[in-house]
Amino acid sequence: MATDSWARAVDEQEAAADSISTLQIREKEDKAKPEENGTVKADVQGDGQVAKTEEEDKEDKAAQSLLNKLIRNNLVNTNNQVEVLQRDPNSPLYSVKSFEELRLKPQLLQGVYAMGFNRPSKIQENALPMMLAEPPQNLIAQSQSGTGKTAAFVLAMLSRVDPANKWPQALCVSPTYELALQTGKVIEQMGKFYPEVKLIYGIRGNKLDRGMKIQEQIVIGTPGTILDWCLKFKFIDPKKIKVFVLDEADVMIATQGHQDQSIRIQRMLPQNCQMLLFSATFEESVWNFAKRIVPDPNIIKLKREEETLDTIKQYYVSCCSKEEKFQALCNIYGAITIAQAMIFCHTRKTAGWLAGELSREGHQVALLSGEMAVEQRAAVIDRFRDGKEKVLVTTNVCARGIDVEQVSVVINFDLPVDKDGNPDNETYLHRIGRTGRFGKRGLAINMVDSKSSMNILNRIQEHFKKKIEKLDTDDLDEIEKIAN
Ligand SMILES: Nc1ncnc2c1ncn2[C@@H]1O[C@H](COP(=O)(O)OP(=O)(O)OP(=O)(O)O)[C@@H](O)[C@H]1O
Repeated sequence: MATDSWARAVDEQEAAADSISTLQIREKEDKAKPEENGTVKADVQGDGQVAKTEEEDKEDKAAQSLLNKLIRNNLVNTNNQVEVLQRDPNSPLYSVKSFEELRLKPQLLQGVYAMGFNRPSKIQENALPMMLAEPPQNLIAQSQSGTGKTAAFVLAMLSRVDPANKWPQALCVSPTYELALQTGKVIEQMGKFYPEVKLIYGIRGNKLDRGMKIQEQIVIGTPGTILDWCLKFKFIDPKKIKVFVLDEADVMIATQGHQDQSIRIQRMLPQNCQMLLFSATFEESVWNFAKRIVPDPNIIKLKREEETLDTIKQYYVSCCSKEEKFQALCNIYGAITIAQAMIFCHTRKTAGWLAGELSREGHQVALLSGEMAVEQRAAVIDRFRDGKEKVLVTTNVCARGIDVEQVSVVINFDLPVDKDGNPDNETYLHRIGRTGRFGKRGLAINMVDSKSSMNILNRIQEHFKKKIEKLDTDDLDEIEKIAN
């Protein structure tokens, strides 16, 4: 499967993009706004199926990653310890608590401070000294989105290149055109006071004249184009590359074609080229790929913040149909004050229907749906985060990995199940776990509408060994109690 349809879709999308000039990437002035400012449009297209093909799953991964970047404007809080495995366990382990200790070029330090960074993030404390060490060291780093990986490798690339040399010295590959643009923006921001260093986007839409040689010091793009630029068109001399960055390895490996292309690029680089690989997750497949790309690596891992149900009160409501579930929801809303709620549905169709009904009841509802572009989704989430809408109705796929901290109530309008119809405990935890964060108590309400969904609920209960209490939504006094 050298070129799957997703990779082709990316290529086509790239081909359609405007030609992009160095460091003058067009701002997304077309930043799409959601329908009616994120408020609900009840008629949802599609058949409402959530069963995903493998292709769609791959696309989801890239979209999810982009969404996270778009909605994130600061570091993720983490109390977990960084785990460091050094290539040479006898060499001292350096970690820094300030950017000054890194002896950065003054222009770069200025850029870092202008971005509002006061001190290195948890992962940067260890990663930056390794990435900037002489002689250069290879690194594989894994930590969840928003922990400062991009900022770290951008700083390394900007530090390593010599602006006096008019050829590419740093190469960064990203899984999609959009992800490459996001990283490019960080390079532009951080390199703001170092204008001698230039950047070029190695993406399909950027057509260069045959025979030319790229003069920019940093190239960022997708694996297919970068490979062509090195191998076929010889715009880049790979032997002169000093730093090679492979970003979002977990997304990259979802496409066999991208995996192969990345390995082929890596094989053209000189022995002493510094190889850096980043990933948000680290399953076996990512690890196997990482080892092929990065010889003799140092390894840094930062565990995800554990999600827990300990601080969550869980209830279930027994109904017979979706209409009854909606009525139960109205009763709950009538009895307790809910600052902000997220409601999860199994299909787009249900999500659209429910959002429409709630909106008719006078609620300020936002709908996050699969057919929205990533920018639209980011805008909806932003508005919800700002409190402009109080209810966010969504399907699971759209909401994966989103942190909306002020959510006080999570409602499973449909219980999470996997494609075989078994309880999806991980998704349950992930959905619910977000309500009781940062010492706050959360409330989770599950809607059950059949024998089989009751069975799912029981299995979830057993899995977590936590009781899910029954709630009678016809009894207002009882509902009021759950809010205390
Ligand atoms: N040392 C720092 N101090 C303050 N903010 C930082 C620091 N490093 C990064 N940030 C900011 O935190 C956010 C997340 O950082 P970054 O994008 O580098 O993380 P990431 O792990 O690469 O996540 P993603 O893969 O989602 O981009 C960004 O808004 C970035 O500007």
